[in-house]
Amino acid sequence: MITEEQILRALSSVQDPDLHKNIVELGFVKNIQISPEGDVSLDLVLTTPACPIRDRFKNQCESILMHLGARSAVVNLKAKNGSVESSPAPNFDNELLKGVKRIVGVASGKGGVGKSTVTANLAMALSLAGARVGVLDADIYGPSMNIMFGVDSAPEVFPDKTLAPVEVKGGISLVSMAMFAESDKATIWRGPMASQMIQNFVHRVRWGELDYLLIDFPPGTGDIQLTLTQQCPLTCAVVVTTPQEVALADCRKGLAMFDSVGVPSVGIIENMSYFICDGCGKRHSIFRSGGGERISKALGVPMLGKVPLEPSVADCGDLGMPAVLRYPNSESGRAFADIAEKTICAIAQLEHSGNVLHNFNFRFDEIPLEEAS
Ligand SMILES: Nc1ncnc2c1ncn2[C@@H]1O[C@H](COP(=O)(O)OP(=O)(O)OP(=O)(O)O)[C@@H](O)[C@H]1O
Repeated sequence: MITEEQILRALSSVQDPDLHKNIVELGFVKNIQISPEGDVSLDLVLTTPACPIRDRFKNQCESILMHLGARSAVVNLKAKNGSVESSPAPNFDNELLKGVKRIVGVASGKGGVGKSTVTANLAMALSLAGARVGVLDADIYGPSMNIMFGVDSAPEVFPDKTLAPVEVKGGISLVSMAMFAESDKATIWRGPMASQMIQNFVHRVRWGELDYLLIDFPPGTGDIQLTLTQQCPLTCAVVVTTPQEVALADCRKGLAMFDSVGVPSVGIIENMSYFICDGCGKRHSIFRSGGGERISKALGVPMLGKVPLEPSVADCGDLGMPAVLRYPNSESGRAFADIAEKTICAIAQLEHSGNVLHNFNFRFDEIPLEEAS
């Protein structure tokens, strides 16, 4: 008869390659059931449903259980806030954010580097990997997420002035500034007004249960962006850049901005890294090369990946369907999927390092929604 101790000892040989600990140490193994006939079942409660190696874990554990002498072995994959465990309570002050496990800022020191394109594709890739994803388009200078996801509806506003996000492709919950303001007026909003709008969107949206809420930041590192980082209970940030020197200098500023308020940057994403000529098939570095790596090395922030300059990426943005969904096997589609995987791992590592700031003492100045629109 197999015992629980034997099972735990045997399963402690399964290492999480990203967290550098075994799955028993990490507390992933739960609810071990052993029938008198030797049928074994257990739950493997992972940090995120989008864990890129979940199937490998399952196969490895089932094979170990069979080797131990189980008559049958069933490993049920679960995520921490799934049916087995209640949410690990990230302590966000706001009731409506309670179901949100992680808030990730997507920023760029400079406009036009493809931050919104990356946000839309990262969100879709995370969703395709099995995570529940929300996107808040807080780019006051040019909100475009509604176009990138092909929606023109507005969120429902409830009598208590809370909002329901719009569900877009991939089941992603989206709220975009563009849903409330005529886009040509967006750029002339005054700073304080814009920052209050953002507070409303963060704190008044019924986000529900989300594994990742991505916030598409306005480009730059000015007062508005800094205020935003202080107002949103960010778990971490990723910074998007191109390999150009001028963009890299701004990327440094972006990383420094998050650092100054204690928000960890989990990675750099280099967009428009290269172009593959469809005639000769050669890779061309339009904006030079190696810049992302240099910054990554210098500042100790990992590179999450490089996305090529591909006409289909721009077309997909205009057509309202992120490239990772429409062309998953294209060079950029694969790059976005890989970046999502690395982002999941980087955030999991951050969480297991205990270095997570889930709670900011931000001020939330209430303003009526109708005033803000
Ligand atoms: N990898 C890519 N390949 C081809 N086109 C791209 C790529 N990334 C972004 N683009 C295009 O570049 C333009 C700028 O992208 P996007 O709007 O995402 O940038 P941004 O950094 O969010 O800009 P801003 O912050 O100024 O709003 C868009 O037309 C987009 O379709």
